[in-house]
Amino acid sequence: MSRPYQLSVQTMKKAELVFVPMPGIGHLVSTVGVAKLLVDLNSNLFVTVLIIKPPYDPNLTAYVDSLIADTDSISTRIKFINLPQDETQQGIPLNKFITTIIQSQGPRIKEAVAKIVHFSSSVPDSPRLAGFVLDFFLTALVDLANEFGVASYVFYTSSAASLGFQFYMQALHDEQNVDIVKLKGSDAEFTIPSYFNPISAKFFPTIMFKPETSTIMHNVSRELRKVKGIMVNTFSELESHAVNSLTDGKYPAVYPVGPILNLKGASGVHQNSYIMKWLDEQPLSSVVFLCFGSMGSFGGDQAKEIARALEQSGHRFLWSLRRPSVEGMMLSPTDYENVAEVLPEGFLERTATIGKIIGWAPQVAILGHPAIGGFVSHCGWNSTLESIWFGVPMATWPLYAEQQLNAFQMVMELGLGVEITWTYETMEIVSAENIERGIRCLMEQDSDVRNRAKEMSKQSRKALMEGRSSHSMLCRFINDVIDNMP
Ligand SMILES: O=c1ccn([C@@H]2O[C@H](COP(=O)(O)OP(=O)(O)O[C@H]3O[C@H](CO)[C@@H](O)[C@H](O)[C@H]3O)[C@@H](O)[C@H]2O)c(=O)[nH]1
Repeated sequence: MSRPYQLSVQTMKKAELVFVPMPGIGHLVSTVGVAKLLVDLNSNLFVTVLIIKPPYDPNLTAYVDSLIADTDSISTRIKFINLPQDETQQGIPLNKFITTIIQSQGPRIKEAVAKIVHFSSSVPDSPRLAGFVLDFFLTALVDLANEFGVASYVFYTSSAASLGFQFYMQALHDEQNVDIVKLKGSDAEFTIPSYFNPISAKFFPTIMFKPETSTIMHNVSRELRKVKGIMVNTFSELESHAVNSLTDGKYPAVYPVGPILNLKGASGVHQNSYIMKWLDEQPLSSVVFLCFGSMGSFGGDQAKEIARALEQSGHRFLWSLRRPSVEGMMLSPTDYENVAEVLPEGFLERTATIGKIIGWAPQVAILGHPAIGGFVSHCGWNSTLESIWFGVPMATWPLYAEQQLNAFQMVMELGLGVEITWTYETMEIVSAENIERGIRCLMEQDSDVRNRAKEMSKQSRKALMEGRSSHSMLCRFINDVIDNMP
């Protein structure tokens, strides 16, 4: 293990970082988490988090409010500023999401930061602006940081391997003139330094195959190269290969600082005691938990196949099933009002003693319950880290974004999961037989995957302890921020 970094004497300067996370639960949870860790580590560090609430998303709004309420009680050195919302829009089309946010919120972010700078120059002993910590989707704001004469950093909410993938794709496009969009449907394999194994184009996120979103990703990656440093929500013990591939001098400094999780979960959103009570009554490692992130949902045809698979497998289950919102819009799914309508006839009655269907899940509490034996997941990076933390093996069912890459990594590279399907965006229904096969494999007791998951859980719990890998990286990040201050 490398020598732990200590905080330098220079950290005596009072410094303020402005965080700008994306409006999405999957991004906010860990971004607010890393902000908390940073201020905990250094009493001269201050953080302001600029919160962009999406135009219309009550679930997210409730979640953000509970996150803020929890954090407020922890430190007075973290401030949240809710940026004004665009009330007129009822959701934003996916392909316009980032540009719309930059256009509408850019001037508001500038105004908020100008106030911080003004305060700092007029109030003695107040912290000085030290830099921006941006979401990787918002790297277009690097220019704004330059206007304020401070450095930009990124907090990368996904894996180091997928960060490497992003850089690789952009270089392939810009330096070797490869039109990534044309790779759609191809089996061509690529040796991407952040992965051990060559990856076939069929594992590439489908956003890479659509002209508008592919262009957005290349723009984002170009800007990402310009920042001073990238904190990544991972830990060296999990992704040593990927982390090493990013430290060859071609990229900004990379700091693996995770796993950053909100172990309290989104307690403010929904009542959940009846779920925990039910789990208390189930045998050890006997329940398969199915949950597909903040945006995952299934229509009736797919829900029926999942239900059949669960029934045929005979395993106990806890299934977070949610209804799709308007297709192509960045809106959260909602709970089914009458879930029986989309399930096979009699399913609820037949499985009443062995299973439960819920809406939004208290996921962290569930994964931490000893009755849970396996997790069928969309492989969002937070869910992946949560599952690793609790040593629960995963069955992978990626839906969108970089989730296919995460699934590839969990199954093919790290042996921490088994596959159900590699992709869902083709909108082909995954059959009950395939789902059942995956669930049976997942729930095997004493399998290699289960044993590896338990081992990685131990490593993940050590990474942020004092002097260990991620703790050291956080200290190093703070030192570098102070050194880079104007
Ligand atoms: O019913 C639910 C559903 C989700 N969660 C929590 O919400 C978070 C979801 O995060 P994640 O698993 O990463 O999924 P997404 O919400 O889909 O996250 C987005 O952001 C991630 C981080 O960048 C990406 O890896 C994903 O692909 C992207 O969809 C996790 O903390 C879950 O515990 C719940 O508590 N209950």
